[in-house]
Amino acid sequence: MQRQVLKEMEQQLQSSQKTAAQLRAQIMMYEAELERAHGQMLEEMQAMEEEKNHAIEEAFSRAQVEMKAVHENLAGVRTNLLTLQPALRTLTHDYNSLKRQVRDFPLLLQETLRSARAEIGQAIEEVHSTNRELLRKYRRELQLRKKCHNELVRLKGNIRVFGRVRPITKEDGEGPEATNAVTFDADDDAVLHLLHKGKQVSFELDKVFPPQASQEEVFQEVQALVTSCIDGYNVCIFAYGQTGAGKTYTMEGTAANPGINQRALQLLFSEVRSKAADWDYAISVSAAEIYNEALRDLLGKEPQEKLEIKLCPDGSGQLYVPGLTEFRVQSVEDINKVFEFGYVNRATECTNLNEHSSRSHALLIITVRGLDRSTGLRTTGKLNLVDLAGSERVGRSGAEGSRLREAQHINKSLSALGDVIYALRSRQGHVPFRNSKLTYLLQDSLSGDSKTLMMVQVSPAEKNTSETLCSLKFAERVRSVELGPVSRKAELVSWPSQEHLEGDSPGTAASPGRGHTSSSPGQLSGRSASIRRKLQTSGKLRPVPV
Ligand SMILES: Nc1ncnc2c1ncn2[C@@H]1O[C@H](COP(=O)(O)OP(=O)(O)OP(=O)(O)O)[C@@H](O)[C@H]1O
Repeated sequence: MQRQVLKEMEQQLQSSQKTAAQLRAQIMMYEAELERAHGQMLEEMQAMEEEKNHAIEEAFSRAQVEMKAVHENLAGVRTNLLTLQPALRTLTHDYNSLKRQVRDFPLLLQETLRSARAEIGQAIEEVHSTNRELLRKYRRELQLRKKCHNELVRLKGNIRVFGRVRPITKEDGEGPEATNAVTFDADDDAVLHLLHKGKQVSFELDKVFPPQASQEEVFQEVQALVTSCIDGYNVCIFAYGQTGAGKTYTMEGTAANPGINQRALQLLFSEVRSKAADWDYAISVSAAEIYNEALRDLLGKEPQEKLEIKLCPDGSGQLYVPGLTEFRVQSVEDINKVFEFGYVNRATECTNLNEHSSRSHALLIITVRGLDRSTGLRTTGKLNLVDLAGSERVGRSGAEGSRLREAQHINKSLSALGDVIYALRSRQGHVPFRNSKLTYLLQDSLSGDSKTLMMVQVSPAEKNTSETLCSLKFAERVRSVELGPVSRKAELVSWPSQEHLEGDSPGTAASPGRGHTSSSPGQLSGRSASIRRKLQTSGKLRPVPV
């Protein structure tokens, strides 16, 4: 048993020794491993040490470079600082002074505003006073212009008489009756000669238009009258003469060759446009007809209605026609519409328009109202364009019934027109405006500083010389009424009716007191040139200068 135990113990010792040997071998292996690892570690440490040193060197040299740059920057900054300091001082100073200014600004502003206000006030006052002065001068100029105009009108006479001879037409026929009986003076455009019953009668008017005178030439002579209604003057232009003598041609004309009516409106439009910077203007037209002393509105809805002429209820003494249509016109198209409407109204009211229009007075009334925007001045001027009824002596030709009545009315109204013009030119206290509808209607436009133009139309045909003579006598009488002092008016004969025009004896016409001279055809040139001189030196007659 002991041996057993010993054996076992021997065995255990042997295994322990074996294990110990194994362990020793293992320890030796570990130690070798450890030594190798240690060596490796040392190597790595060495490498790391070298790396570290290298990095430190690199960092150092980099730091040195950077440091150098920083030093340089610093030096720059220092220099800047040195230069910025005075700038800073200036800025601080400026800032302080700005601060002071900002603090003082409201006060300064108030002060500046006060003085600016005072200066502006003074400037406005100066402008106002200059304006007042200009306005005063402008008004004085206007008054002066009006005074000059009135003086001119007084000197020239405000009634002028033109004559127009139409060409011979197909309607005049052929043969001796259609030969030309009117001749002109080459040196004087105010004189014409009529060969009547073998004797030559010469007439002097303000101007005479021969047959070849164009519508434009005629209008050129009347356009100053037309434009004066823009300045607030009243103007009447009458076409007088026997039927077929060219009244309608002169006033209305044709579509291709318009007459005074159309041209006047066109001129007014263009004049008004040229003044549009300072003035507002309104142009309106009315059209009326007087037939057998009845006044009718040609632009109204009821053209057959008879209109009355009445005194304005405002006590101004002005006349007006209640119900007379007035159209505002702004363009040539408007005018054409108005004319067309008037024509249709006239045509629908009668069976024979030509005959009817020969026996009625046609009036185109153009009113121009102006407002001067700067002065507030208002003006109203009226332009009355009248195509009178035919002046032929129907009464003598044995007419009866309605023709006789028409003729009597025409005679009466043309006589009344003659009387009114006569009374106005001879400055009579009483002017018989009320003797006819025509003169009553035109009262405002014939009196005062108004202007009148009588366009006496004549036919040159031999067969019409009696009528032509009458018309020219009427023209010359209208024109040559004395404009002398009141005491001389007693010398002037009265003008009772149209019948006074009907004496066609050349002997009467040749009376120096009537302003005519008669001569045989052979004496034509010598006498005509001296007519104007004779009239001027005559004690009774004073021709109206053109
Ligand atoms: N200056 C002129 N140039 C060319 N033709 C004209 C001229 N004057 C008139 N006539 C022509 O003569 C004719 C008669 O003219 P107009 O109708 O104008 O006469 P009137 O006097 O108005 O007649 P009424 O009293 O009948 O109205 C028309 O054919 C017209 O064209």
